[in-house]
Amino acid sequence: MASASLAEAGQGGRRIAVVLFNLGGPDDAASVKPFLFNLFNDPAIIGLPGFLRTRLAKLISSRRETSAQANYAMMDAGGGSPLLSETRRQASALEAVLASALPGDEVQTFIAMRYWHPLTEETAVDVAAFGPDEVVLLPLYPQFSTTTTQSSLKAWREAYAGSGRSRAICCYPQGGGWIETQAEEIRSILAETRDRPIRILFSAHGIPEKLVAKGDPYQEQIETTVAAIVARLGEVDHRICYQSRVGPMKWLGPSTPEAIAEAGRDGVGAVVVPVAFVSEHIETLVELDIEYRHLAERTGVAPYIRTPTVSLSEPFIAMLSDAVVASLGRTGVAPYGPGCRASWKACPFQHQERAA
Ligand SMILES: C=CC1=C(C)c2cc3[nH]c(cc4nc(cc5[nH]c(cc1n2)c(C)c5CCC(=O)O)C(CCC(=O)O)=C4C)c(C)c3C=C
Ligand SMILES: [Fe+2]
Ligand SMILES: [Fe+2]
Repeated sequence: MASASLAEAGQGGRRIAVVLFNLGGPDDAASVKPFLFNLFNDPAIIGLPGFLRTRLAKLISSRRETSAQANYAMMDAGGGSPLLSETRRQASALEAVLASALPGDEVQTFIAMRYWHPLTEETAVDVAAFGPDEVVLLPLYPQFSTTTTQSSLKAWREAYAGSGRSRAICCYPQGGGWIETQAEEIRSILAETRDRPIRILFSAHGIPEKLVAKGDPYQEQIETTVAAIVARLGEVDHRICYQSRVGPMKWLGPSTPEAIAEAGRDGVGAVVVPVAFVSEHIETLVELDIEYRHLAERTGVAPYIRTPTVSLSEPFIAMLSDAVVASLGRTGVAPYGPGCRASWKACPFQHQERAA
């Protein structure tokens, strides 16, 4: 059979581009300010009209530059973020698994970052040059938010002008490998700390409350993820809390520092689980491991243990591969996994996005 008809029959011969989306991070100290500018200039982050938003983004990125540079310098990543190198490793691991899952097809993974290189517009050109028959858009955000997934996919739609039928995976808040890996990490820590009272603090990146009131499903999906992990662990003392608060608006709470202080008052140790990140970066390596550890020491929380992110765990990468393969077989709006319900108010995904 010629390759075109093989492709139509779904039996291989297709060129498949899998685009992994993440936030991006600066390469070095000099790129911290322009990275922050790009972030705060996104209407999904600051919902002001263009001119005002750009002025505010310039102001905030200037004001935050020095303190952010100091934080990035605390990681072993040349004054920048390790996020891109971590994401590259995940992309290679996924490509290898997909090569076995889809024999006969040519699968290539790409990385599109929202606020720093490789920027979405650059990756869109690379994907178009690959000439795919199928494009699978895969956010590395397990939970959907307008500030992350929606913003990334909007940027992609605006940038991509190449070939292929595009499909987006909106989210996988209770994807098997994502949940299993985290439950396993927590289980092994609990087994080692059996002699002490411990509370699990599921720490997610926060967002402003106002966005949730407008229908952003992020908080609901964080709760879905936590419920799925806790269901695997059985009865455990736990809290959901939100880290990385920025600016004067009211953010989701309680904050992770508040939850740590509460653990101190209650005389329990803390196992902190970063429940919205799939790899290591400033929010885990600096905020959780350095800043909040100091807070735990000051408030008498001992032990203070942070679980690693899922990163290259085999069940997690296998789950991503399953999501990609399932998305290829879909027609119409068909979310991935039971954690993604078409009824979610702000899950606007047409999972089959665009005809070829
Ligand atoms: C679940 C993932 C994320 C959500 C939701 C999110 C929302 C969000 N973030 C900011 C502001 C900042 N975020 C920053 C870093 C950062 N954020 C995420 C993920 C989510 N953000 C990641 C993976 C990273 C790390 C990137 C890295 O370089 O390693 C930063 C920069 C760091 C700092 O100065 O603190 C800012 C600023 C807002 C305002 C927001 C929702 C409105
Ligand atoms: Fe963030
Ligand atoms: Fe969905």
